[in-house]
Amino acid sequence: MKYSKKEILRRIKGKLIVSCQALPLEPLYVEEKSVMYLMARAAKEAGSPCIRTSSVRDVAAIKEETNLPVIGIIKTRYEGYDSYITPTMKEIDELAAADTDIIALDCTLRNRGDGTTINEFIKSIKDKYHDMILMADISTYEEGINAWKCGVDFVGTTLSGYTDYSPQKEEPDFELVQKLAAAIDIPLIAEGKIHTPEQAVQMLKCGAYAVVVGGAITRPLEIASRFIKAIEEKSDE
Ligand SMILES: CC(=O)N[C@H](C=O)[C@@H](O)[C@H](O)[C@H](O)COP(=O)(O)O
Repeated sequence: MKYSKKEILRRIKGKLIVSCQALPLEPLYVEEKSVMYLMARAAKEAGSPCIRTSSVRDVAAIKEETNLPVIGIIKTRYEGYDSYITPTMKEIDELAAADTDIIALDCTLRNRGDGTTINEFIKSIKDKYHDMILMADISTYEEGINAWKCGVDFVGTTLSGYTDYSPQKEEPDFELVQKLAAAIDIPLIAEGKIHTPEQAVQMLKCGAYAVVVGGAITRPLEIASRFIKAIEEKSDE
């Protein structure tokens, strides 16, 4: 079952979307079967209305477990492509076949190995899948505006801090959220480096339609490391 855009908008407005992801080599990645559905179960029990996840395997397992709308991505690297979040039509086709409710993709203006622009790629997706709901993962204001003009459904600040020309900060990019939310007439999703409940609330105050939190909830290695780093820095004083 797939949710309509109207229903998704109703459900996620002002809410927390939990990103449940584990790639190969991460501690919670299990080769034999997806275990991310357990993280999604916890997120649902806490009241989250929507899950973001990576891989067809985890999209399927999480949809089955939770019945919630799912934002799906496939992370993969190709020669010549700077983007690694759903970079080509192959990943779009796989996510579409898995009934992914929203597909998120890298909409930065960086190199695409096949020489197409991101605008051409978005157009070819829309031509092929008329009703597919698209979330543009961007790193700057200019990229967000460009994606909005290309007709995506949501813009997410996912990649701020992850391109070499966006602000390299530990903190989430409040400024980008505030500026973009005021400029576009589609939902702006705040995502990336949101580590505390206060930061999530602040993002909504900055104009975000919804907030995505991943690592601070679902990556125990990241969470434990943050505690250990803080303790070590304290004991150095
Ligand atoms: C940059 C990149 O590849 N971001 C990925 C996109 O899906 C995920 O690894 C992040 O966990 C997600 O964006 C949520 O962000 P955070 O984990 O900071 O709350």
